Amino acid sequence: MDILQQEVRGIALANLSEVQSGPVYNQTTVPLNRKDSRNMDQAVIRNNTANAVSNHELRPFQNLPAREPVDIQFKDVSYCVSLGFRKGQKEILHNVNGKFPGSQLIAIMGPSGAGKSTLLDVLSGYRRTGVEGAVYVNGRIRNLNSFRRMTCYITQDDRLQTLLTVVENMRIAADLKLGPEVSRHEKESIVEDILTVLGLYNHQFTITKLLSGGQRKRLSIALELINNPTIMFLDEPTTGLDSSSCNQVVDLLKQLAKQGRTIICTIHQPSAKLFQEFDQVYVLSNGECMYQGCTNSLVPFLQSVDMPCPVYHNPADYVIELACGEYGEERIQRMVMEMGNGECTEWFTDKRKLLKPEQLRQKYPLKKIIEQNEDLTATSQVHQLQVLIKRGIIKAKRDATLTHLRIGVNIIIAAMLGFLFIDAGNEGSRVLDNYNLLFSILMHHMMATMMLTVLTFPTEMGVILKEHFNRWYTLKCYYLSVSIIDLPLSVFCCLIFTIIIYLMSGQPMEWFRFGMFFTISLLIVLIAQSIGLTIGAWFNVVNGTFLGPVLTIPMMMFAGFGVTLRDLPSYLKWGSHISYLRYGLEGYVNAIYGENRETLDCELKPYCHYRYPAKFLSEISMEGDQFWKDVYALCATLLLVRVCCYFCLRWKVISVR
Ligand SMILES: Nc1ncnc2c1ncn2[C@@H]1O[C@H](COP(=O)(O)OP(=O)(O)OP(=O)(O)O)[C@@H](O)[C@H]1O
Repeated sequence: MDILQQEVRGIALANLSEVQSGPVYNQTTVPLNRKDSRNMDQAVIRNNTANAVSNHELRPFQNLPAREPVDIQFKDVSYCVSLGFRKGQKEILHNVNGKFPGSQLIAIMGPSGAGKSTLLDVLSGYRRTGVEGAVYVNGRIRNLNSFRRMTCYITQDDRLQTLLTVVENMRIAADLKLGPEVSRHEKESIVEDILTVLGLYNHQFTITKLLSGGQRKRLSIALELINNPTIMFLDEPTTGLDSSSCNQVVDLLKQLAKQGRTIICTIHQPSAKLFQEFDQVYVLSNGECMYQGCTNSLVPFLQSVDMPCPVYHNPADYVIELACGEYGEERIQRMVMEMGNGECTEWFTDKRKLLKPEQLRQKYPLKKIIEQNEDLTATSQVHQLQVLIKRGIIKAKRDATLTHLRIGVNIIIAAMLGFLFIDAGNEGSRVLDNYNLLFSILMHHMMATMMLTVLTFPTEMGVILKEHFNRWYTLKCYYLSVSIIDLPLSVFCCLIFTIIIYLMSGQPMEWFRFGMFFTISLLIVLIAQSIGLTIGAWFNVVNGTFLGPVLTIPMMMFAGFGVTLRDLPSYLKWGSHISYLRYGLEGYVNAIYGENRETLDCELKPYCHYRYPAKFLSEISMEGDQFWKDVYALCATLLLVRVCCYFCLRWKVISVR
């Protein structure tokens, strides 16, 4: 008996024992290599699916209750995008109609650029701007909030937390998507159940980035299955997968549809075998509906419009060829006309089963829908914040290189500057050197932090959009978690840098001066971090990394370093008020030379121009103890930039839709 057979038998036994004595999983059978593991995954899914058919006690997703089917209908849906300033608009969907009954696996097919993803986006509510027409859910105009509560959207690219293991991803999703009324034990059992049926149980401790394409796709589905959605939208779930992985995914979707879910997915060009798995197809060409109805009725329909599918030709291939215009544009128009652009329901399997809107309304009374009207997210904001912080900490631990790099860079730069400006702090003849050092420290804190955070949102944006749209958490909680997670490391790096540079450069050994110096450093770090996040929230990676350093130049100009604040032309004075570097530099100078500092040492040269710190302060026009004013200004800037950053992120998330 080969390994595969042993695996299948092991898992079948595990399933059997599950019925008798609760979930017991075969953990000893770990696949030996990638090929074995893939075969095994397939076997697991088939095995569980077969069990479901033969014995309803052993049905998969036993922890997920079957759903009441939901019927979706759309009428005269069109979608326009703006092509830019004075370039007009482009209509992508042209008054399409359609009906997607519940408990069905539905494929939206069509050539590339036909508008499949756009239709999926519009139906799921992901796209709202530029959409016209009506979408009905169970015979009533769609209420987007209630609708979103019963749906999930699985994007074409797998937007996953790649640093977490499969089971960690699942647990985080369960914590965010299942309310507090679901116990830990129940959550664990739901996670186990889903992972087992999807053939991921034996890979639960694998880091997500090491999963194969098919496994990632299944994990994307698994994550959204946790809160048992009634309607699932999947954008090209089979793209990039080999035929066996495609079959696995479609088998799984079919099984989910049988349990009462409406599964709508876009698909490029399925094989004849895969095509047969779908209950219904909806074919688009240039944003118009060429066919909608049962999969088996496609060939008779083509016959009826005098475009018979050639013998031995895959009907799916043939209809795509027609949709591409390979047999002439007039054929497309004929099919669109025959179909009434999606209005015709003649080619559904059993037309008698298709309920009219009034029948649907009767079947699903409004009261039921109103009762469910609550928040979009399943858990409280405090809980979301806790879970997101937990996830952030795991990610930070896994991505130890960056953490080590940040600590290392701070130590190395501090040591280098320390050697360069050794003992400059107490020496009267080296006051200008020390002033240069203070400006260099300012630059270090600003650049190192900002460049690090500019990439935070652009690299995470895909995941944020998916998770936020699928109601895992509110944007506020995500934003707060990002701000909090980084805080301890930022404080630590800043502290270590300050201690090294302060001691090596021989700054005054007074605790209050050290405290003032560290306060300014930390505020600069936090502001630079917020500016980096804001730039990242607004711009993409390329523009953000260009703009980050460029925007610091005016800040430097107005800091009062090269040109003192007194010598700034009157028409540029405003600049010094908005430059946080000015407050930073002023704060540093006050911490080191303000607060009535005593006369400096003068050991290196017989004449010290700046022996008296007050003289230096007056020359650079920073006299008067302004420290607290600088701190208030920096705190106000920090608050302002943080709030701006949140609104930029919010705007970005909304504008994508
Ligand atoms: N923001 C936009 N601006 C201009 N054109 C757009 C925009 N979004 C989509 N389109 C166009 O709309 C058409 C439909 O796009 P869509 O992504 O829905 O196609 P698709 O059928 O899913 O294609 P594929 O199978 O290649 O993913 C394409 O021609 C695309 O170029």
